[in-house]
Amino acid sequence: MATRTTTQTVATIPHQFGNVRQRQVYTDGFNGRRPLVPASSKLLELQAKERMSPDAWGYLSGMDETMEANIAAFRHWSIVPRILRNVAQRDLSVQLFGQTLPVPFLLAPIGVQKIVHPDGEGAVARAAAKLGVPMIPSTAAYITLEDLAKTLGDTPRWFQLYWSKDPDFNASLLRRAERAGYTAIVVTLDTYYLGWRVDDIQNAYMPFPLYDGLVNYLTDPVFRRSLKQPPEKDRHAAIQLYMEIFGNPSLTWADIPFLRQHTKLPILLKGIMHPDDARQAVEAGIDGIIVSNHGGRQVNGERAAIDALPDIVEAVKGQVPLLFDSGIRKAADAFKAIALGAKAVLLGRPYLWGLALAGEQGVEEVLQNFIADLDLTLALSGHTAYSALDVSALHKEPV
Ligand SMILES: Cc1cc2nc3c(=O)[nH]c(=O)nc-3n(C[C@H](O)[C@H](O)[C@H](O)COP(=O)(O)O)c2cc1C
Ligand SMILES: O=C(O)C(=O)c1ccccc1
Repeated sequence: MATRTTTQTVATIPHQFGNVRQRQVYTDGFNGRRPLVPASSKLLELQAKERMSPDAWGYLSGMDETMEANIAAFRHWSIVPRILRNVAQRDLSVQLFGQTLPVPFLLAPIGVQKIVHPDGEGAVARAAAKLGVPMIPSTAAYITLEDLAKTLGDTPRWFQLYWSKDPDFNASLLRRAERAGYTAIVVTLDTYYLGWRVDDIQNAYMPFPLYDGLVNYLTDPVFRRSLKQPPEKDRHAAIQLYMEIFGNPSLTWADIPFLRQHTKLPILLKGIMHPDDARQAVEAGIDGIIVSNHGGRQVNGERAAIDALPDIVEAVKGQVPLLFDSGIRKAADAFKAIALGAKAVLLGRPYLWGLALAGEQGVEEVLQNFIADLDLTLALSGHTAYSALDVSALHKEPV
């Protein structure tokens, strides 16, 4: 059988990514082993939908309006390639909090991943470790933060904190994350309550009371002390307590020092959409900001996340690093967010779709595809480093 090879020059880049993947897909892929997951994010989503239970699919979807707006809004910007600039050597790495990330991607915190695949977060952590892509495990993971740390090994990991009503429990989680080698804390502040998710209501579906999804709570000494009986004896009481303390809608800026008092790690606030909140975060001594609308899962009718980024970049004036998520579906979206001022982006639903379709290997392929696409997008638009991109690489389209 004839092997189809790429006619493009495969650039030598100083790492394992980029066109190496293209070569794999064009040669190995057509030489017997087809890719496990579609390279097209639309097809990936469709196939994942077919594979998942309708309940899990409904849960992943969340809300329609803002989720769709997140994706559509990337069209408000377009990439304007430059030519003849020697792009043969490229650098996809970024520096964040004293660490070098091989690519400007991190895996967004996503809770309860076993609802899409029995290996859940374990498969995601293995794929992340294989490629050295940092993972941000959720407080609401199905696998403890300590076990995920072991799987991740040397791969950078940040811990996502759901700031509960119990200060001692929060302090305990921060302590555990530090001990387990997490190098930053991501505090999510758009989820004091879960939003009005009509699919879940229709399906009468709520994944997180599932006992197994609460392991970070159930294994915590402080959480356990608050129960009359150990959770193994009275699951119901443990779930009740979790529901009671999960979100803390009373938090204000005055509570931020609590975080600083309980961790030495860099602290990022996730869920910032207003420039005044970004300014206030900087004033409060926060180390980083994640511009995000939680993938359009919290406030339907909310502004598209990418539309909020430029004003926040302007407000922060480079004082702390900005990261971005919500609607990244392909490298061009990441390119645009980075050109607008984000240092790196968080991948969300697409890696879960890979997980649903093919477990660990599915996640790995989704990541490889993103990275290869990212490398080519950089080269073909005439740039050699993501860390050097700025808004001059883009054109603002009239809306
Ligand atoms: C099923 C699901 C569960 C999520 N769980 C969490 C979570 O536990 N903690 C958190 O900070 N964000 C959570 N998020 C939000 C993601 O971190 C991220 O902001 C979002 O997925 C980005 O949007 P996108 O997936 O459309 O790109 C979740 C998102 C999804 C889809
Ligand atoms: O569903 C979500 O968006 C989310 O953030 C979450 C919250 C608690 C448990 C699991 C996921």
